[in-house]
Formats: sequence, structure tokens, C-alpha cells
Amino acid sequence: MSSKAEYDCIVIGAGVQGSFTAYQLAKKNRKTLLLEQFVLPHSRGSSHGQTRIIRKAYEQDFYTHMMEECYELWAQLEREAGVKLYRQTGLLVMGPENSQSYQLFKNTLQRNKVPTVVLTSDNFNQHIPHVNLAMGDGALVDITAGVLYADRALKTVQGQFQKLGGAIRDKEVVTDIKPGPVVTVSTSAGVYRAKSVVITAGAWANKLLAHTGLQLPLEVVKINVCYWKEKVPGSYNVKQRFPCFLLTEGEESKEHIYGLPSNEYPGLVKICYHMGSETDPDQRDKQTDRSDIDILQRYVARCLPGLIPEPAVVESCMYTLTPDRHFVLDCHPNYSNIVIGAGFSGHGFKFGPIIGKLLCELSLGEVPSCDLSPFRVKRFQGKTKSAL
Ligand SMILES: Cc1cc2nc3c(=O)[nH]c(=O)nc-3n(C[C@H](O)[C@H](O)[C@H](O)COP(=O)(O)OP(=O)(O)OC[C@H]3O[C@@H](n4cnc5c(N)ncnc54)[C@H](O)[C@@H]3O)c2cc1C
Ligand SMILES: O=C(O)[C@@H]1CCCC=N1
Repeated sequence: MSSKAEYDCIVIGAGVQGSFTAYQLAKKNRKTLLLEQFVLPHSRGSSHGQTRIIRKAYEQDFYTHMMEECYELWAQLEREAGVKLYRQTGLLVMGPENSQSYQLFKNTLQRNKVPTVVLTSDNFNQHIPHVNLAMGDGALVDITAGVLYADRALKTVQGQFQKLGGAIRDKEVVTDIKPGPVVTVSTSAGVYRAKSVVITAGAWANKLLAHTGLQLPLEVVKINVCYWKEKVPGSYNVKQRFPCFLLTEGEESKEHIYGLPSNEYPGLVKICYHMGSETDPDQRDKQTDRSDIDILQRYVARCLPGLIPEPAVVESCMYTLTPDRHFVLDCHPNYSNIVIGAGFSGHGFKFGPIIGKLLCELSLGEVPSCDLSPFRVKRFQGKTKSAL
């Protein structure tokens, strides 16, 4: 390897966002290097695991609009690679009928004409057996929603990137970034130069941004990913048409609780709490707080009578949260050829293909094809810190 290899673009971080960005750049014939600190595939960031939810149901129109295009981009990748990445299951949204959050979900779906079925307390269990709908809760199903096969999706997009001539170097930690008209990136194994750099480093974003003099208001939390055993095997199975679900708020908490049908682990249903305890990404396994699991146990006992209310398997993952829970998709405030994709706040996987497209556009100096105003760095005015 030459000591200063030259690229059009270097993407730092081969999670879902970096991998889709690199793939989009390679599709536009840009000489692209994707750098990853761990040996791939790994389970130390935020994109690992077998499944993620994909949905159009959101509280804000702008996410629903982005998902309209994003479903098409997922389907394109499936066709291109000849791999199945999405399975439609529907998403059951439940929450206090009169609460702001539940009403926002319902209104966004209806305003955007997303195919939706509204259930009543009378017909709920005909459609959704083995779930107790709380008194006063509304329920509706976003028909377009389903499951993404996450590990498979990551492998597929990285493979397509390589087929297009892109280079992936894993087990290579980025140790320095020197801004300039040509950016210099140093790693544990070499030095590279590029016209632009995209930072998609997940929970490590601030560690990398420190080299560029910027700190974003990001909080990293560890999520206990819990799998719950069916009392009668198959009762919550994807083949029985059991949907993904999201409880906007409940007796146990004001935060969302969400789940996916049993499928990838036979007889086990994945159910998570949409919040965790603060962690350093390099010390994730030292964070042993289980208060999220206590909340889930009470919820499962109350509402999912067909599950044993004790997790059978607990895995770990991380969220990188912004204060408003919206993403950061922007150019660096001081260096227009350094692009940032960060703060995906526990809901970014489904957007991977469109985020890749947008970060690619930003890195090429093109006008982004979506309105990025909710995702700009300047919304944190007063909350960003200089790291110099
Ligand atoms: C439990 C859980 C459930 C979720 N459920 C859903 C869901 O149902 N639907 C949904 O849409 N989203 C969901 N999400 C969110 C989604 O998975 C994340 O938003 C997304 O994976 C974030 O991807 P990323 O590429 O930003 O981060 P990561 O996947 O963490 O990628 C960042 C990469 O950068 C690398 N890196 C960091 N620093 C360096 C360095 N110095 N040098 C080289 N490489 C570096 C890291 O090793 C890592 O591989 C969930 C997340 C979790 C944790
Ligand atoms: O993004 C998703 O769909 C999941 C479920 C709701 C909370 C966060 N992640």
C-alpha cells in the first residue's frame, strides 16, 4: 500500500449508514474507501442483529415522506443483489387513544394516505390474539411495515459496494483526521487522502469529530435487546401473521416499547424498551443497569400473556441520541468537505438507503434531494462545543 493512497471519498464507519453511503458513492463511480475499526461483521456498534422494524408510521411527516422513497431503494437493492431483505408483517401501533403521541401517529398515517387499519376494542383480539389492549388505548396497523433482515442487509450492501470496485479496510481504527481541501485520514495501519470524508461512526461520532474541533450534543446509551419465550410455540410467529408492534406509552413508562414477531430465534419474540443507560462505547459491557428489563417484565406480564415474563436471551446494542431524537445529516460547520451522519437515536436502520444517498449527495457538493432542515447541526446552537 502506498503511504498516502488517494480517494475521491473516505467513509469512516461500516455500520448501516456508512455502508450505504459508500455504496451510493461507488454507484456514482467515485473511488471510495470504507474504513472500519473492528473485524467485519461485528456486534459492538448499533447495526448488528438479525432484524429491525421498517415502517411509515411516524409522528412527523418528514420521516414518512423519506420512507416513501426508502422502500423503493430497499426493493432496488433486493433486486440488484437477488436477496430478500424485507418481510411485510404490518406494525400494530397502540397507545392511549387521547394521548398526543398516539394521535400524531394516527394523523400522520392518515394525512399521508398510508394503508392503515384502525382496530376497535371489540374486534382487536379477532385480529391480534394473545395481546391485551389496555382500557382507553387505541390500536391501528400500518400495513406497509415489516421486518428488515439487518445482518443480511449489511452484508449485502457491503458486497454490492465491493462489486462496484469499492475498498473496505476493516480492523483499521481511524486515529486522526486533518481537514483541508484534501483531507488526510490516519489509521492504525496507514495514511489516506481524499477530496471528502464522511463520518458515520455511530456511538464513536464525537470521538472522531474531536479531531475536527466539533462536539455534538450526543448521548450514548446501552440497550438490552431482550428475547421472550412463547408458552405455546408459534403463537406470536411471523407465519401466524403476528405483526411488529409499538406501544407509544403505557402503564410502565412514557417511552416506547416495541417488538417483532418470533422468527429468527425459534419460539422467541424480540421486545425492547426504547431507552437505556448511558455508556462509553468502548466500555459497553461494563454498563449492567437492568431497569429497562424490569419495565419490560411488567409490560410482558400485563399485556402479552402468551410469553414467559422473564427474558430468555439478552443481547446488547447502543443508541446514539440527539436531544430532539432527530438525525444529524449535514456538512461540518467549518469544513464543507467533511460530512456528518450521526445521532440516529435508535430508529435509523430503516432509513439506511436514503441516508446513504443523502450523505453521498452532501459529500459531492450536490443539492440534497430531501429537505435536510430537521437534521442540520445548527439546530444545536449553544449546545455544540469546540473540541480544540
Ligand atoms: C436494540 C436496537 C434496536 C433498533 N431497532 C431499530 C428498528 O427496529 N428500526 C430502525 O430503523 N432502527 C432501529 N435501531 C437503530 C439502528 O439500528 C441504528 O440507528 C443504526 O444501526 C445506526 O447505524 P450507524 O451506522 O450510525 O452506527 P453503527 O452501526 O454503530 O456504525 C458505526 C461504525 O463506525 C465504526 N467506527 C467508529 N469509530 C471508528 C474509528 N475511529 N475508525 C473506524 N471505524 C470506526 C464502528 O465500529 C461501527 O461499526 C435499533 C437500534 C438498536 C440498538
Ligand atoms: O425504529 C423503529 O421502528 C424501532 C421501534 C420504535 C422505536 C425505535 N426503534
